Amino acid sequence: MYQIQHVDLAYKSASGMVNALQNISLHISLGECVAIVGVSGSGKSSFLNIVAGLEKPTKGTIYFDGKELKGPQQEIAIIFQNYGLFPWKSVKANIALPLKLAKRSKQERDRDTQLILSQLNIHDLQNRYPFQLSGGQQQRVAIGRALIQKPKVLLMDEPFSALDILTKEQFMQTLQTIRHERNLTLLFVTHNIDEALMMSDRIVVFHTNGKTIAGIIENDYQIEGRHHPACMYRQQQRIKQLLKGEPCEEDI
Ligand SMILES: Nc1ncnc2c1ncn2[C@@H]1O[C@H](COP(=O)(O)OP(=O)(O)OP(=O)(O)O)[C@@H](O)[C@H]1O
Repeated sequence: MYQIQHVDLAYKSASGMVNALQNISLHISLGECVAIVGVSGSGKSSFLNIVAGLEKPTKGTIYFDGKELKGPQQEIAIIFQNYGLFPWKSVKANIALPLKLAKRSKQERDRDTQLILSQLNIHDLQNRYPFQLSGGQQQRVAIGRALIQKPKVLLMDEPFSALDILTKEQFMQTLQTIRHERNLTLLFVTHNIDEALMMSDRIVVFHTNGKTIAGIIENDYQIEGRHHPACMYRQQQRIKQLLKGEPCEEDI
């Protein structure tokens, strides 16, 4: 699905060029769930922006479904931390917006919107406005608006950070169900090692001093029969080692 080859990203700033990513290479398969973990400023959001097609690599190439990624496209949906809902539109209208922009018939828009509302369990919120929703509810609406375009990939920036533990677990479960039903590829950024372990198949750890990948970990904790605190602890330690810049040879 994604082939990211030797990618650099540098931003122009008043004080000169800022290197945000350096020599990033990664392959991501269809239906995979990948977490990007790193400390603040390590390049996680920059990475999300380049795989969304919102930023162009300064060096290297990204292939999406075998073609060079040259900009945003409908099959790649991204949800930012502030959700980006339109305050003057109801929940229903926010979710239906991509179909309206694509000039789909009202019948088709209504049918698909109702399906998404049910799938995300927000049917009873459809006539409310964003300011009448909790953070978690706004996030579901943003996901609904992304999913209605039937993307192949859903990119999310810190999707669980504003949620309480119970809402978070419920939401992770919903995302996993949707992912399996649609064979959706999920890629999300987080500071939180436990969130990465609970949700993803692989964890890409960015170096603490930024720009490069310190290591990629196959998430044993997700494998059936390994949902054990000892396995979680071992994985947490491996990620912390990588974050601190101490390589674990078996993972690189
Ligand atoms: N538009 C920009 N112009 C200049 N420098 C930028 C820009 N965006 C990000 N940077 C710099 O690029 C580096 C990586 O930033 P990025 O936002 O990708 O990190 P991050 O890991 O997502 O951080 P956080 O977890 O705090 O959101 C940082 O040094 C940051 O200051």
